[in-house]
Amino acid sequence: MEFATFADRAGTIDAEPADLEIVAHVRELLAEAGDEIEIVARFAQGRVFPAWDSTTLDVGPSACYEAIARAAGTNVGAADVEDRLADVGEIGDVAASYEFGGQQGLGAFTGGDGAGDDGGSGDLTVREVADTLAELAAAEGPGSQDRKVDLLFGLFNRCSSEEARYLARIVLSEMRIGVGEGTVRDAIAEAFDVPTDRVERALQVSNDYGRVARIARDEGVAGLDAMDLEVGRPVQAMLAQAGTVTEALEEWETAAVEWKYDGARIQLHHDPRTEGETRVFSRNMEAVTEALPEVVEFAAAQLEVPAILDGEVVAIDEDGSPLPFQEVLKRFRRKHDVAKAREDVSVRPVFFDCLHADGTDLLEAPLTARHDRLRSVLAGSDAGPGDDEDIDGLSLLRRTDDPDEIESIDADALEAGHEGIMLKNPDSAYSPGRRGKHWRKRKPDVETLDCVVTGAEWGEGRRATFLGTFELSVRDGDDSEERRSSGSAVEPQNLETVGKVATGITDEKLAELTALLEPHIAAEEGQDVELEPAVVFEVGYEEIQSSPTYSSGYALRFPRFTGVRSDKDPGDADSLERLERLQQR
Ligand SMILES: Nc1ncnc2c1ncn2[C@@H]1O[C@H](COP(=O)(O)OP(=O)(O)OP(=O)(O)O)[C@@H](O)[C@H]1O
Repeated sequence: MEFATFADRAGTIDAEPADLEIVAHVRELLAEAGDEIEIVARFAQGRVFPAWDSTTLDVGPSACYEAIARAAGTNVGAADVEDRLADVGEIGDVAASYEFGGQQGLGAFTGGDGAGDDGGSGDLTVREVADTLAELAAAEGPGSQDRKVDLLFGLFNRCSSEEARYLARIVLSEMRIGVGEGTVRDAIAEAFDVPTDRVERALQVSNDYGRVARIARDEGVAGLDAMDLEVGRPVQAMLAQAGTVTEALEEWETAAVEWKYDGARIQLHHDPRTEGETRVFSRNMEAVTEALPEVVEFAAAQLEVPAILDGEVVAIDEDGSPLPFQEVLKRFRRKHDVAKAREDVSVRPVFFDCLHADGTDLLEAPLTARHDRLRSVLAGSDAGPGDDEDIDGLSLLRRTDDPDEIESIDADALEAGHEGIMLKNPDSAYSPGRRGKHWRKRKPDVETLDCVVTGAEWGEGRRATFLGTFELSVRDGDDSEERRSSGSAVEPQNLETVGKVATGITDEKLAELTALLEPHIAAEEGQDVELEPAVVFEVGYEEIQSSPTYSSGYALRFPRFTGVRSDKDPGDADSLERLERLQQR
């Protein structure tokens, strides 16, 4: 296909406001693209390379201005192009405002005669543009920037105004003609009469709109269905929504709960049969292999079968405890001095999903089956029976419908220095690129409340000597300035209960809290303990509900202990009024 034809169709699409019409135009464009269908499908989205390929052109705007200026004639400089851009606001319009052609120079193609109707050569093809851009991307080392400008100049020099408009936009990743991924997907389905969901699946496994378009055309549904994941080609990461334990349990009954590791997302591709076949990608499918040698070493040591694993890389200190997220960033995209950076901060991978193992794609398998496969892949052939905790690099996934257990997993995660928990639908498939409802990251507490501890219960068994299940109250009534300024205590009759917090507290912490509260025991009956108001707990919660159970008329849903406010007296605890305000929000 001639690049002029592509530019003409892109112009039509650019001018079209209606989404359905855009799909129809892209459909026609694909139908007439012939041998160049792969390139055309990418160019329409403003892409030069497939989505899985993190190659970049590595040309800055100034190189592009320079190339445009040179092709525009001897009187034009890069600064003029930039000035015009400041006036016009968009590089396509700027490029289209010049007349190109006929400039002689190092990179000028011999093929063009410079005699097109509006300055273009009229014979530039889509393939030539793609090949030249690939050559440009590959240029590296000394002089490569000049080489890139030469190559670009050569292309612009053969462009008509309209071709230049879209060439400039493609080069600077500013295509913006309204052709998104969904548009191309629908256009492929319509153009070649294949079901949209099969196109979608093929796109998910291949991340290559061009190839999917070609296969849909040449091989139909059977060809699309035969497309599989390839070890070495990244898949878009499945993403999470924010959510609560309440929602998760209501929807799924049982939730798969994991720690939300505080690091950076990685996707590991490893094929032990081929040396050097370990690749690591970021959440956005960028290649980060060189920056993370620990992950490559991990793969070499642990993986005996070809696999694609999804996980998180965490920065750790000398004891293996996680360091804050900022530390991972020091390592993540590093290109130089990796060995030195590794001495300062080391990293360790934790995997929570398995997309492919030993020739089998697992995207459609339920989460728990994928996690089982992940366990066996990481455990390797010499693994005996044992706890998941003993398997290096495996996330701990627990299925439960018990909110208390979820709270204690959350508490453990926070205690271990991680971010909290992820709640996942145990039966859900892996949906690449989707921020769906099947993965939920637990919302951080929007607010916390400072509550007076007014009661407790003695524990049982191992915890018989500990106070637990703490009754929480807020202040009501006397809130006068006088009381506050006179420093007089809050009377129990001025406190109203809002709930009990029992879980999420380690034994060590319980011992501490018992020592703190025991001197304030006012009365005991069986296991129940009444406490005089003295100690203030800070608690997080998911929701405040109206409830007849507690004297305040409200109940905290999923309260969790976040700390003792030793800096606060009961008189400084939160009031019923604030609770009401928060509930109304
Ligand atoms: N066990 C886990 N399962 C899934 N994702 C996890 C897990 N532990 C940590 N994560 C991280 O949490 C992220 C899930 O949240 P989300 O999909 O919203 O990504 P995000 O936009 O990068 O958000 P965030 O900034 O919260 O990490 C994942 O991308 C991953 O990096």
